[in-house]
This record gives sequence, structure tokens and C-alpha cells, in this order.
Amino acid sequence: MLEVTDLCKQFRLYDQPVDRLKEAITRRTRHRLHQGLNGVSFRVAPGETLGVIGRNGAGKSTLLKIVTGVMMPDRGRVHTDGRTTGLLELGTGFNAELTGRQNIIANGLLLGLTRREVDERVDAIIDFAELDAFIDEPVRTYSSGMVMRLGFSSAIHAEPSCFVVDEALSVGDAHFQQKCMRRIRDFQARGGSILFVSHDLNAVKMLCDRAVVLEHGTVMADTTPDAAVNQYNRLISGREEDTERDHAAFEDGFGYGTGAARVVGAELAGEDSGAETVASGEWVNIRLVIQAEHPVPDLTCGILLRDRFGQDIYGVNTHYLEERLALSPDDCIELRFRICAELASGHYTLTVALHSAENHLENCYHWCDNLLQLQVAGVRTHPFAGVCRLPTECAIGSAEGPMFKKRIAGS
Ligand SMILES: Nc1ncnc2c1ncn2[C@@H]1O[C@H](COP(=O)(O)OP(=O)(O)OP(=O)(O)O)[C@@H](O)[C@H]1O
Repeated sequence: MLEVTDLCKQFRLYDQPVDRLKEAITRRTRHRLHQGLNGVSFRVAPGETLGVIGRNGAGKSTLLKIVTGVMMPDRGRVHTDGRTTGLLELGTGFNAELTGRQNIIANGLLLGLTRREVDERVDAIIDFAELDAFIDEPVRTYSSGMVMRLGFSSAIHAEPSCFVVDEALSVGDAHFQQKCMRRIRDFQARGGSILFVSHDLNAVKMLCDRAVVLEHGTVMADTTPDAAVNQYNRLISGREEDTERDHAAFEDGFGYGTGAARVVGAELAGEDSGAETVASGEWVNIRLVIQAEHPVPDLTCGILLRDRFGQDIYGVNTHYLEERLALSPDDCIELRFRICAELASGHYTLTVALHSAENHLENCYHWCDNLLQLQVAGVRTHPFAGVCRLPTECAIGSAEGPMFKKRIAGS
């Protein structure tokens, strides 16, 4: 369990580094105060994973530093029913001159383990971090990936009750990231609380039970991961001040945006089934009706398929397809996408967006989350595992061809 109550943190900002010294000598104030965190409160129950998302400078790192005890708040408190460990900015807590092994010991003692508890865990930590050959070298000789492996392994083996994960995880290679994810899920299943800070919105949707959106050092939303990601998307599309108005403007619609152009009609159907339920491998027709209220000289229409976890599966838009669109006020056009649903069986949603250029960050006219539903049942082609079918060929011949690029050990 982790409970954070009314955390506040102010920073002193100086125009030039020398102002700090001048202030100390002359005792004349030369700084401005900046509120890094302002009354942040939330609770993470045992076994729960809370995502934290927010724009650059929103206060995520400051929050993590306070939660892990690296920084003290000016006000407020952090309460846990055990130890909090985590993977903070790469290398935090490591001494670059000490070896990996010495760092494991120092770190363990710092986290409150006894020397005996640390000794009992050292081999498992080295083993998980896959650092056997380098463990007696100074950490300054390690690559960023190796530092991350050491940090993750030390932190998770300290048996915390709350584990903090941030972007540092993305430094590792795909193999180690997957290994960490398995370990995180295992920790989750055993009742550990997780604070997961990430810009990877899909990962937030996949891993978290709830998510908070931080903005200017305050909690702007504490809600489901899907709703939090939508809120965050609104923020980065620069519409945060207009949220209320957008909602009102689209009360009878399904989204938000400036409204310069809007999706006023949408339907999808399998080419053979004629319905929202299609077979894997069947072509699907998506029909959209778009109306302009104002001149829109550069219009992009995009579609995004998400699976039942809210994970983005496939997105495409008219900009990628090099179809140029421009609308005058009152223009009403029909746009059709035809996609082949080479997807695993399951439930999908289709989000539709109208914006300029490549994405919605500059001008978001209308964003309609999960506007349409698509059900995939049964397979047209061969069965497959995973989320989608990639066109595949398979050939069988003699093994006397050119050398394989990767030799498998023992062969
Ligand atoms: N040591 C510091 N001195 C002065 N200001 C700071 C300090 N640390 C953070 N800040 C300020 O506090 C605010 C929050 O910063 P923080 O690093 O927590 O944001 P963040 O959400 O983690 O951003 P990012 O996504 O870029 O990592 C920012 O405006 C930042 O400039």
C-alpha cells in the first residue's frame, strides 16, 4: 500500500548559476519560486498498479523522488506499509567507482536490509541482472543497459511492498524488458503496489488498474487508464482549457476538438458478413461522413484500431496514405477506408480522428474515441498465435544453403 497526502514541493529558480552565490553573500533575493508539486494526493492499494502520466515538467520525477525518499517534500507525507524501492533515473543510488557487487551491498543496506539479508540475495540479484562476468568491475564501466539491469534487479529483490517504475526501464533491450515485465506482473500478483510512470500510453493501459494525470504539479485526473490517456491526449493537443466547452459542443457527438470539421456519420461492416462481426482475414469497409464548419485547408482523417485492453493495434490516416483533403465551410464528404482484418479473434474498437498534418498535436478538429465496434470471430486463413496475422511463407529444403546469420548454441 502507498498513500500520498498533500505533497508540495517548491523549487528556487535562478536566472544564472552565479545568482545563487550572490544571494547567499548579499542576502538579497535573486530567485523565483516554482511550484514543482502542489497538493498531490492519491492511494495505491495492495496489488494495485497506478499509472502516472503527464507532460514534460508536470512533476512526475519530483513525485517519484519524494516517494522513494530521494527528495524531501516541503509539505505532505508519504505512507507505506513496507519498503518502497524502484528504478529511478538511471544510476540513482549507485556509486560509479564501486563495483557492481559493492553497489548491490551498499544499496541493500541503504534500503534497510541487514547484511545477512543482503548476502542471501546477492547471487539472485547478479543472476537476474545477467551481469556475472562484469559484477566485479566498477559501475562506471557499465553501459546504460547494464546499470538499468543492476538497478532493477537490486530494487525488486529487496522485497518492497511498493515498487516504482519509470522510463529508465526502456533503456534495457527487448529481452530484458520482457523479463522485467514478467517480474513486475509476478510482484503485482503477489499483492505488491506499483507506481508506474511512463510516456508509453499503451503500457499504462496494459499494466495499470488506475492512472493519474499530473499537470502543473497537481493531480488533474485520477481515473481509469483509458480515461486518463484520453485526458492526457486532450492536454497534448492543447485543448485543456477548452475541455468543458468541447464537451458541451459535442454533447450529441462522441469526442472533442475545435469542431472546425466533424465526423457526423460513421459505420463499419464486414464485406461478406455485412455486420460488425467479421471473420479474421475478411475485408472491412469503414464509411465516414465528415462535415466542415470552418475552412479546413489541411485535413487528415485517421482511424485507430484498439484491442480489448485498449492497446493500439493499427492506425492509419489519409496523410500517411498521401491523400490530400481540404474542406470549405458546409462541405460534407464521405470517406471510405477498406482494411483487411487479419486480426486474432476478439473485441476491437475503432477510434476516428480529424486533425491537420500527421497527428492531432497541432490542430485537433474532432477526436472520437472508440466510436465503432468490431468483433472478430473465426479464421479465414490458417490459425495463428498472437494479435495479428502477418503474411507468411514457409519453404522446406536441404540444409546446405548459406550460413545462417545466427548460429544456435550447440548446433
Ligand atoms: N532541482 C530542481 N530545481 C529547480 N526546478 C526543478 C528541479 N527539479 C524539478 N524542477 C522543476 O519542477 C517541475 C517538475 O519537474 P519534473 O522533473 O518533476 O517533471 P516531469 O514531469 O518528470 O518532467 P519530464 O517528463 O520532462 O521528466 C519542472 O518545472 C522542473 O523544471
